[in-house]
Amino acid sequence: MTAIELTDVSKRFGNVVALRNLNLQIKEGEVFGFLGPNGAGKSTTIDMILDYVRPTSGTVTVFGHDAQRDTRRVHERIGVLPDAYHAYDHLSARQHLEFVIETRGVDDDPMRILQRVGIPEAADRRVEGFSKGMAQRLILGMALVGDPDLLILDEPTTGLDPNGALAMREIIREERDRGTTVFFSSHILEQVEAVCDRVGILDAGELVTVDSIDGLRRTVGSGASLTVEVDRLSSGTLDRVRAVEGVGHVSADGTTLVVACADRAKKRALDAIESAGDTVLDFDTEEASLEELFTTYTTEVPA
Ligand SMILES: Nc1ncnc2c1ncn2[C@@H]1O[C@H](COP(=O)(O)OP(=O)(O)OP(=O)(O)O)[C@@H](O)[C@H]1O
Repeated sequence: MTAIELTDVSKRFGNVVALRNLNLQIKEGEVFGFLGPNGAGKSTTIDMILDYVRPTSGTVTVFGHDAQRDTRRVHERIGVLPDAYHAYDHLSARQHLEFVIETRGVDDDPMRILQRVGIPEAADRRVEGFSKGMAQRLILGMALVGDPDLLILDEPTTGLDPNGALAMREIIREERDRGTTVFFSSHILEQVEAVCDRVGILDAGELVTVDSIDGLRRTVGSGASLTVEVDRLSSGTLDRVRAVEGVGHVSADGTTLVVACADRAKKRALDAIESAGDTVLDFDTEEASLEELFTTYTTEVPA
């Protein structure tokens, strides 16, 4: 069965198009990484799955239930680690879990969950003194209450130290082994790469690719990072290079340009630099990493 299905989903906030014609199917039992830079539309997508936000057009179903009409049934099967969750400062970690256990009508043991997320010693401490990472672990614990069939984790490694990020990945793997579907949003490719079966890359509201990590790697195999040294950098050069088909992200530091591009586009990128009036003094190419592939697919939001 399909765990999540988004069909022709668009979302507009006033003049801002947050999502454009999104079509995506997440299979039951898969760990899906939802990648995209800030503002790409990841949280909006998650909010629509949970019916916190309604699509301007299109439909969203979760385990075959319409997210808008059958919201309660959808929520019963989902555990969520939201992008921003404000814990109750004066309550302890144990009390937070007890609250969720009661709300969900299950009989989980709060201590067992706190052990799983690695903060059992903080069970009776008030959450106001928690570090960001401890709070994030608690919120993950809250998402795990009732062994949900679908875990939605919005930027789950935010605030976690390397050990915390590792613990998060271990929990995701355990959940996958249990058959849980995991929908995991992040702008950090390496977090997603380590645990996901498939990834979707969202950019400026559009899904630019959906593939397995291996599939992405095969694409990367034909990609390159081109570093070019020029005598001077004219004002129009970057735009000219960006306009070349097969060229992704382009950045410049002084007279050094770094161009993420498909192999076939390397020569055209060099020609574009010369046609802008700059002289190429030297260049070097490297096979692109997955990280560079991500930047090839996405556009940087200007600061
Ligand atoms: N309630 C809202 N009102 C107006 N615009 C909104 C609203 N919510 C989101 N947007 C806009 O929709 C776009 C997508 O935002 P969204 O929060 O979904 O991105 P994101 O990929 O989750 O980003 P981040 O990684 O920064 O959390 C952005 O341009 C954002 O400004």
